[in-house]
Amino acid sequence: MTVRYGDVLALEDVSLSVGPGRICGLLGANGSGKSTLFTTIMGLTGAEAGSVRILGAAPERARRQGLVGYVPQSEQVDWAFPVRVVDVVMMGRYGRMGPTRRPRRADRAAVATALERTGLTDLAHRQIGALSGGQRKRVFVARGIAQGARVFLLDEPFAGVDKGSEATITEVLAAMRDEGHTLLVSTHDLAGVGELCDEAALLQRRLLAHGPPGEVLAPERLMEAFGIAPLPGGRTE
Ligand SMILES: Nc1ncnc2c1ncn2[C@@H]1O[C@H](COP(=O)(O)OP(=O)(O)OP(=O)(O)O)[C@@H](O)[C@H]1O
Repeated sequence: MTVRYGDVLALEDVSLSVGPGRICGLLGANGSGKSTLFTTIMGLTGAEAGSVRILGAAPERARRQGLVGYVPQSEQVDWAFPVRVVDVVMMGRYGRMGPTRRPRRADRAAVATALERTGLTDLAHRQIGALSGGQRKRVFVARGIAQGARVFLLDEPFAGVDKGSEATITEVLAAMRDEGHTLLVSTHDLAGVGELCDEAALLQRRLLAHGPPGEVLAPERLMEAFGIAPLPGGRTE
């Protein structure tokens, strides 16, 4: 796909496919097009050229059918909106509820399971504005789980997250992968990519590399993408 915002060419000829039961780590410097790739896959940003298929469906249809779950960057969410954790997770069930949006037993059970898997049961009735950064990320992961999504797009799920939340999120993502879900995860944590991801993609408007993390994270590639050599341990910052 090729995506442009006015004069800014955000993505150029990017072609990428990720299979079921795989976690793909999406890496790239600030402004390299990671969020644009996510919003285009979701059908929220239009592509100038190219197309997206999610389990064979166009983005709008995949969204309508609840096939795809999206964990946005925290800045894209209005955290002052007065809504509780359980309500946000229940939103994942709206597509199945019909116009009255009255939850049935199956909806409540799916929400309870999603809250439990993400370690949020005790926070279910807390306002989302009163959560930590890591807890907020987990709310959106829970919404995708409740929705029954099979493809997950996670924009910086580890940004501003403490070690405890990081471990919980890592565990949940690995479990979803093992259940056959497809996950695309953008991150700045290069060391984490090697540990969690089955494959990595390096973006800089164009796709510089896509393959096994060990190959994609080669120093010369990182130099090209980030303009700096990685620190010991694989981190860039
Ligand atoms: N709504 C917009 N209007 C105009 N330009 C935009 C818009 N959104 C993004 N851009 C530009 O498109 C390019 C890619 O931005 P994008 O947010 O996709 O990058 P990113 O890799 O997610 O960055 P970061 O790591 O900082 O979140 C940047 O040059 C950015 O300035």
